[in-house]
Amino acid sequence: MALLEVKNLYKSFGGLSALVDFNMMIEEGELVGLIGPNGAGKTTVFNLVTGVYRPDRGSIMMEGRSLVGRKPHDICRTGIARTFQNIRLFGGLSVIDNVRISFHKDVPYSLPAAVLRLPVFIRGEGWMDKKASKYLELLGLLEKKDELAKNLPYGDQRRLEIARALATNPKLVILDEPAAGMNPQETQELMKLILSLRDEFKLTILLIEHDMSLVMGLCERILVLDYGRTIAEGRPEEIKNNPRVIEAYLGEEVV
Ligand SMILES: Nc1ncnc2c1ncn2[C@@H]1O[C@H](COP(=O)(O)OP(=O)(O)OP(=O)(O)O)[C@@H](O)[C@H]1O
Repeated sequence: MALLEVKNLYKSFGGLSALVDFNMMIEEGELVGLIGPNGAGKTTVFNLVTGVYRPDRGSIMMEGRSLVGRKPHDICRTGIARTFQNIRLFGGLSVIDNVRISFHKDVPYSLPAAVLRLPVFIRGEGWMDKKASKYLELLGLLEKKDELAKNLPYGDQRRLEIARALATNPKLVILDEPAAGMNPQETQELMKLILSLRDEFKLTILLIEHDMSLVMGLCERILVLDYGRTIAEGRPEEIKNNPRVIEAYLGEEVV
């Protein structure tokens, strides 16, 4: 059984068909890229899978269970975590608190225990700090754990978003333009990081990215959308040389 299986998905906004008969199958452990020109429907796919939008038609199955009609927090519990194109951190909170918030579904104490500061609360807080620190260390952010998220440089904020996503203990991580705003060296480091995180946490990864060096260098399989329709699917070499893809990106560099 595929980890994620999307079939015959349709979504329109008013008269505009953002997605038409979209199909996608992702096996456990795969690293899949979703690309396409601006407005092609990529983020709409992410928003449908994560429950932000409801499809007009079609099915979305995670490990054989339907996600359609379920709320985003409920979908997160099935093991799907995401980052956003426009970074969504709690800017006024510290870096470590941004990660700790992701543990909300596993908080090991009750509200009365917190109010009364019972030992179970103290132990739980220590457990969450330790666990959050582990994710921050992996993402190279541990020494900045007490800084306010809003004061971090852009690249660090992007990595903090990934730390938050990982902290929900996902099976499938959906990354929306993880390299946006990064310089080429940061992008190279991000690629290595994504690969090592996949191995360490046995993750399946689906990503949208406009940086073709990252997509082509990292993804094993790529789906290409244009005007809400899939125009190509295949390995990076196949996609690079596909005439329909080249046409869709006319004037832009695909390689
Ligand atoms: N909430 C919405 N209301 C109205 N139209 C929307 C909404 N969300 C997306 N659209 C439209 O649907 C189409 C697909 O948008 P989407 O954001 O999925 O594209 P995208 O491929 O992610 O583009 P980009 O690379 O620019 O982020 C666009 O024409 C967009 O304007």
